[in-house]
Amino acid sequence: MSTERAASPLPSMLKKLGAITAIRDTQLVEQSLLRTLAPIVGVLETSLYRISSQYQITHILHHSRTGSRDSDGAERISERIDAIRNETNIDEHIREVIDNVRLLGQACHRRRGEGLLFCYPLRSGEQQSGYLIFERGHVLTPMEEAVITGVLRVYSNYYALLDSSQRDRLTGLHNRYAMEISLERLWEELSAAPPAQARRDCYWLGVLDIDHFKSINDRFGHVIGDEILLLVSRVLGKTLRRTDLLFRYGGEEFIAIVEAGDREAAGLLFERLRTAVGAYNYPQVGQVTLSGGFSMVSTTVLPKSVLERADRAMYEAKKAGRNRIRHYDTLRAQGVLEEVESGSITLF
Ligand SMILES: Nc1nc2c(ncn2[C@@H]2O[C@H](COP(=O)(O)OP(=O)(O)OP(=O)(O)O)[C@@H](O)[C@H]2O)c(=O)[nH]1
Repeated sequence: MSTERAASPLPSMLKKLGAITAIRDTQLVEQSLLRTLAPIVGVLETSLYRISSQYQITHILHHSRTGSRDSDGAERISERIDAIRNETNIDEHIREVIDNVRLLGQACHRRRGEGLLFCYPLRSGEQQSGYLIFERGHVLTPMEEAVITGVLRVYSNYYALLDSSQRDRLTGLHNRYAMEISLERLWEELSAAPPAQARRDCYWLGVLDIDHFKSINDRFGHVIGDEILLLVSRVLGKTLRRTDLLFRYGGEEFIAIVEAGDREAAGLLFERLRTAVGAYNYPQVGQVTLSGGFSMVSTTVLPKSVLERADRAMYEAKKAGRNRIRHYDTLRAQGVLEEVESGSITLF
């Protein structure tokens, strides 16, 4: 939660708009957009629904403001942002207004009880990437509409630029830099969560590396090698769930960050990825396999050490004959691996 003295809307909006373009993390940009727009719209709550390329909601950000008076009479605004993953229980009015916006490709509003529910499409370049939603008692003035549209245009252009800098050109997946930001953010969210929630939210990081990729390049050439990378990324993406995260970490190495209740469930998920990649029939090449290692994203282990643990487990999978998945803690318990220190000071 953040608190600040209420400022006059226009300079404050320009300051916040400028701040948006200084941020390098896409989720922080989203948060900043909500902070910028709420005073313009004059509402206490705004939400951002982020969608995947298949129009499925991947996460929701809720921004809320509360006003109070200082002892000297000055107004003080407290702000809070809640990030929600895996939300399936979406209000039917919100679903309907989202469907309208999706079909029409433009902002819409509809009545909800005494108020009006507004929905603006968010774009990343040409693609629809989410929705801005808020409710208020009356329609927007032409000036308000123009300001909202202008702010959203700046946001969309910047978001698209930032997003493309964090994507791998060949596969379109998020790249190593994006992975580092996502893992760090996840780690910080888990560290800030109340203990009961932290025990419930179990995330796992898997390093997945195509086997003998050099020999695929050597035998079939780099163009076919590239094609394999693209196809493997698609198979992995289709096999993962919409809330899982997939990155091309570099070369023939991918990273998946997934939520699973326990080690067995996580192991099954990574096994499913391995099987799906192995079962696909790749034109010219035939079969391709991958080896993987995974480790839990724990707040007692710094992100770079989580990554190193999963990486070590992946190398054990290679050593054991490839086309298999290994779990770091199990290898540790078996005495196969030395402990990778949990790390200190720098996150990456
Ligand atoms: N076609 C193509 N090849 C790449 C790309 N990035 C990395 N490579 C190649 O990936 C190969 C990786 O080879 P190695 O690290 O020896 O691993 P490997 O042959 O897969 O062997 P194991 O991992 O031990 O099973 C190298 O030949 C790289 O040149 C890329 O973007 N496209």
